[in-house]
Amino acid sequence: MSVSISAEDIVKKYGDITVIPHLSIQIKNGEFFTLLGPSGCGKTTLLRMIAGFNSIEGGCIRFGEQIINEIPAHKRNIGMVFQSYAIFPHLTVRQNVEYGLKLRKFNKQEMKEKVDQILKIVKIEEYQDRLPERLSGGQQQRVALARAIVIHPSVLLMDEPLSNLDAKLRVEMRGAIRDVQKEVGITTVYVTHDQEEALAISDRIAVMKEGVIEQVGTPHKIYTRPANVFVATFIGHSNLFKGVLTTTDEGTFVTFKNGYKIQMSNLIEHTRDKVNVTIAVRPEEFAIAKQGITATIKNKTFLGKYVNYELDFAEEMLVSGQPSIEYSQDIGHAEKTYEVGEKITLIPNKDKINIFTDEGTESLMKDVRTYE
Ligand SMILES: Nc1ncnc2c1ncn2[C@@H]1O[C@H](COP(=O)(O)OP(=O)(O)OP(=O)(O)O)[C@@H](O)[C@H]1O
Repeated sequence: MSVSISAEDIVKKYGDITVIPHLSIQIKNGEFFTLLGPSGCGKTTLLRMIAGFNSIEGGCIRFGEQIINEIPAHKRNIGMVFQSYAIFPHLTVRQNVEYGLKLRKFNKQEMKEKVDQILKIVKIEEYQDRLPERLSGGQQQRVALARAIVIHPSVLLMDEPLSNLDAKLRVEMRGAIRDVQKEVGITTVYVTHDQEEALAISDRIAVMKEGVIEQVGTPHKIYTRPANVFVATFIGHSNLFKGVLTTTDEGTFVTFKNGYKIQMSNLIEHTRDKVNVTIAVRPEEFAIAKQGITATIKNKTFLGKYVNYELDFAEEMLVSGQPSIEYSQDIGHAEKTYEVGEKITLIPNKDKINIFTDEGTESLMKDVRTYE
């Protein structure tokens, strides 16, 4: 039966080096939970602690109510899928999937029923008698997934399972993994450094940096209300500006370097009447306007739906994504494209702006900490 996972104040050391200082996390039963972060931030280390392949130097991990720190990996009832498919080359697809059931001494009839069901769920029925060498990378990864879930594990752990696949197959397979996970309803912890993959596949994401969780939230929350500048720039692109926040009787305003001022309504209470801040705006949240931030186009990249303009603004580079003409004619906005050297004026969508402390370590937006 699928269980929740919680880590309370866990510590991981390799010799004298602490790679996870003090980390706590709650993963709900049945949830698709992703650990996302740059290379070396400790994602695999944390996953291996949950799996039981790494010792724990402090704190505790629970499956449901049970503390599992001292339970060896093979007794934790986990299913695992890795980057390398780790399927047996000399066994057929069916025999590979049967393997774990044989070890658990299921009788023939039970084994057949379970394997039939899983082959169907992961859509590899038609290849069941093939050897792995005659399967594509995506099909092999489906076998690995089938083998992991056929034993009805309490949790499913996946470490960069799509890294060896080409871009198109990755997209197809992430949909397949997501569908299978929902159908089986098993608590899943998924490791990736690919932010797009994390956004597409997860119920919630934990963004990690240097062994520390920077933010936990739904993909939507993490993208629209990043907790700090690290998250704002690691997940998608954010334009960063230095600005000043002022509070007067008329309200709270944020002012850009060139004096352009926007009234803000969704900030946390702050007492000082003048604060230096960092402002973050997504490329797609600029509209072309008469007044606002005027900047010169330095570079232009056609991306299909969007044209990205790199602009020079008060010694800060900014990227604006504008719907391209070919696309926008259908949806009815953006009248023209602009050329390198031209000046354009942009206004940010005030509801989509994020404001951080001057150093960028903390968001000043009111709704950032509300967990979804
Ligand atoms: N067995 C080990 N002994 C010593 N240090 C280790 C060991 N395994 C990992 N580390 C270190 O711990 C840190 C976290 O590594 P980890 O593999 O968990 O990162 P990651 O986020 O999974 O990175 P990647 O995406 O590159 O796999 C890194 O600095 C790494 O060098």
